[in-house]
Amino acid sequence: MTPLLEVRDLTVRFALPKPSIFASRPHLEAVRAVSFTLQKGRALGIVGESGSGKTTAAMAAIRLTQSAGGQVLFEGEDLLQLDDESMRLRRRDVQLIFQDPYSSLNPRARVADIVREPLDLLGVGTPDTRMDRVRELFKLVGLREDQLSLFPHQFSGGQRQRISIARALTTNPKLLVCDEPVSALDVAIQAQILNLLAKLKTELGLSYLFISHDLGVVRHVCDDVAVMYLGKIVEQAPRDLLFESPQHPYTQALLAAAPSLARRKSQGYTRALQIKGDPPSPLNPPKGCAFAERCPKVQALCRDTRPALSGGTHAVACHFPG
Ligand SMILES: Nc1ncnc2c1ncn2[C@@H]1O[C@H](COP(=O)(O)OP(=O)(O)OP(=O)(O)O)[C@@H](O)[C@H]1O
Repeated sequence: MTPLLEVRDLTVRFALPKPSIFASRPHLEAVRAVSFTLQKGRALGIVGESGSGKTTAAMAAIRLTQSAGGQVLFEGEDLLQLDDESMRLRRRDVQLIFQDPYSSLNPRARVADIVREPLDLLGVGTPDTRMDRVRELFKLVGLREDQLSLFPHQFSGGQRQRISIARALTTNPKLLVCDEPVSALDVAIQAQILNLLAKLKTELGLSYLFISHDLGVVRHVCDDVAVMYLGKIVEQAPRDLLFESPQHPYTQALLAAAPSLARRKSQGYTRALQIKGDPPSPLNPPKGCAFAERCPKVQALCRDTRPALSGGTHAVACHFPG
């Protein structure tokens, strides 16, 4: 079966300001030859610390950030090769939801108009059929019809995320990119939104690229997980394999800091990440393994030679996995 999305060797570079007029312009490689596959009806979680390149990789995969190389096959068609008009048509297949729904909802518009807007822009159906669709979507995401004429500030954070989800669904997308969709919400509300996303995935056959710094959240909703560190995937596996036997020391540290949502509700919040130091600068990535300086198992080989991602279904980029 053709995957919904197949990303091969995707690389993204950002040009930074010149430090002086004599210097050459420095480049930061935020995503370094990243490959992953998302099958139809599945959710792929991309996890990692802040700055690891999760958002940039996802945005480049849907051509919202320019890439410096690689391939992005959406139903077999390379998005990076499409002309602007073909890409515009593809846009309706891919929608996004963000961490802070408030900033992406127009505060002066009634929520019915906000949800209906993508249909208005596409000129789909008549005004009546478009409103029918909005009512249907409101029900689907767990909002009431009598809330249609309210403004965003009259909703709670969780309800606002439901509005964003309804809006994202208006065009019947195949792929939803969820960028930290519950990070701004209370733990109890997080579970409600994650349950809603899981329900929509099953009922509508949606696929998700799900970006989060939190493995506990990813575990709730994703079928497969890719762990990113300094612009590269360091471990990738089906969810249960990754959670039951994490192979990369970085994944192990992330897991130790991420109790399940159920435990979090009873015990309070997440534990701090138990690894020393910070990731190296993406401006000057080390020659060997990027995690070497923070790794409890580091050996000379790790500092010398960069480990390749290998291993099939459960792939890991580590010289001494397990
Ligand atoms: N427009 C930009 N110009 C220059 N550098 C950028 C730009 N956008 C991102 N970066 C850099 O690229 C790297 C990856 O950033 P990215 O936002 O993708 O990481 P992330 O894992 O999604 O982190 P976060 O969860 O904090 O958003 C970081 O070093 C960041 O500073």
